[in-house]
Amino acid sequence: MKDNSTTLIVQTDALKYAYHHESSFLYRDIHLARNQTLFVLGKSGSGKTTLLNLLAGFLLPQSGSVWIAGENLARMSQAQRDRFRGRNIGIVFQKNIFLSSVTVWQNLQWAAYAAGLPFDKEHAGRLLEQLGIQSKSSKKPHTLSQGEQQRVSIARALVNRPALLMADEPTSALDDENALEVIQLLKNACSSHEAALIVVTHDRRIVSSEDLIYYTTPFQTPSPQ
Ligand SMILES: Nc1ncnc2c1ncn2[C@@H]1O[C@H](COP(=O)(O)OP(=O)(O)OP(=O)(O)O)[C@@H](O)[C@H]1O
Repeated sequence: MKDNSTTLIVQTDALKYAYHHESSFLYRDIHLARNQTLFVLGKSGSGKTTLLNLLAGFLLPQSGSVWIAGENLARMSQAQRDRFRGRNIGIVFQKNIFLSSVTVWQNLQWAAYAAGLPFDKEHAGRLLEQLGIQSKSSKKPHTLSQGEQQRVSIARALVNRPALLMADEPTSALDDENALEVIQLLKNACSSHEAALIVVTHDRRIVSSEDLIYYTTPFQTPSPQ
């Protein structure tokens, strides 16, 4: 049997990105395997969200490479990258954005449809159950509380069984108890799917001693004009 625990899900090599004439970011390399969690910490403006966008292929680096599940994102066309992202990367964005005119269940269906995958009803049902929101399945997302919407967002990110789940500041608006609960939910969801998890945050409450930590700050350099 293949040992999934040693499969690298995320690998980066000398990633560099600059926004026009703004400062540029040089990122230390990342090697992340299945079932591992990495917290990306750093000051505001230090390039955390930029890193997440590079790992998701929303941005392409000026130099360096990103491999997700062994595939180099820069070697794909835009359409291939979008499709690859839909199938391999689940993202919980800072703001919960849903199709507002349809139900929670239809939002999950849409995530599968957009990735060109069949909708696995059993898996989707289990996810809602695991996240404690199965009773909200036929509700419109905007009628749910922020915490419930965030769980829908996690379920949607996992519906296509991605190898990598990324969450951007998932706990910034939460109190201590709920912040820890959301992180535990993300970790549990990833471990039951054998996915790797990356959490971008400046919330130190949620980081424990056994977690892997990646700091963005020290590698920011002025951009040559
Ligand atoms: N689309 C953009 N165009 C130009 N500059 C940008 C753009 N997006 C981000 N930046 C700049 O790049 C820097 C890093 O932004 P980024 O969002 O990656 O930081 P961050 O560490 O996630 O910050 P925060 O913790 O405040 O969310 C910031 O100075 C920001 O102003």
